[in-house]
Amino acid sequence: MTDQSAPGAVEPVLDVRGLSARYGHVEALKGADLCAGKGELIAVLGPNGAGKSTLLRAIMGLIPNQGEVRFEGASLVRRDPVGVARKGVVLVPEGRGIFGSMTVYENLELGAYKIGRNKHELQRRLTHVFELFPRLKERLSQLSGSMSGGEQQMLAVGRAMMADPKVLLLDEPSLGLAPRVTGEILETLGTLSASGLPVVLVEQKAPLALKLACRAYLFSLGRIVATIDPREVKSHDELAQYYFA
Ligand SMILES: Nc1ncnc2c1ncn2[C@@H]1O[C@H](COP(=O)(O)OP(=O)(O)OP(=O)(O)O)[C@@H](O)[C@H]1O
Repeated sequence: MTDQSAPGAVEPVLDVRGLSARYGHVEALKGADLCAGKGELIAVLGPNGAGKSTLLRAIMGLIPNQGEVRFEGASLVRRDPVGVARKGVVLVPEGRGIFGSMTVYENLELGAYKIGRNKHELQRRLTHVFELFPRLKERLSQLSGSMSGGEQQMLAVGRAMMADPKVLLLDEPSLGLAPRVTGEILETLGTLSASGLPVVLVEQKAPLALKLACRAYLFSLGRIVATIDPREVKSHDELAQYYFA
């Protein structure tokens, strides 16, 4: 039987090799190797300042970086954020990045910027997003800035889905949210990965992420210090040894 949690057990869609990035003299990411394949949700864990957000920014080409990011087997050379997004690698950033003075519908429409005036495709994608988050359908004309934090996070994920991603990256979608709505959103991410979409989830709340993930990468001081099979984590105290090592 193949061990589905082992890196490489599934053909990687996103394959990150030796990725490094720095802010001035701060070496925030030091040679990260990780991958995510079809149907895999991988968790990126670690304490504050471990380099998790930097990893996502470097994959997207939002900050200068060294190393290689391969997408569907080909190297994403000279990565620029727009080019990476056009390929289908889509980031839901920390803080959500939605436009508060625009309606829910307008935010969703922006996510589908690549399809131009193709109304049929727009409708198809909206229908999918409403299946994932029925609440958004009820709030289409509401200014998104007036929605609750949980609803705004649903919109951020919904808008990313409007781009029809081939890989979805999320930076702490649970930040500041109540446990119930966090559960709802993470469950939806589980559904998306089960439908085949590779999902890379940066998450501080390790126990929640480990419930969904097939594999977790634990970061500390810019490095991956452990690759974890969530089924082997007997208690969450076990993880603490890495957090406080
Ligand atoms: N714009 C920046 N300028 C300088 N240093 C930065 C910048 N952004 C991050 N850093 C530093 O890089 C390191 C990694 O930060 P990063 O935000 O990637 O960590 P993180 O694991 O995502 O933490 P958190 O969970 O708190 O968001 C930290 O030491 C941080 O202080």
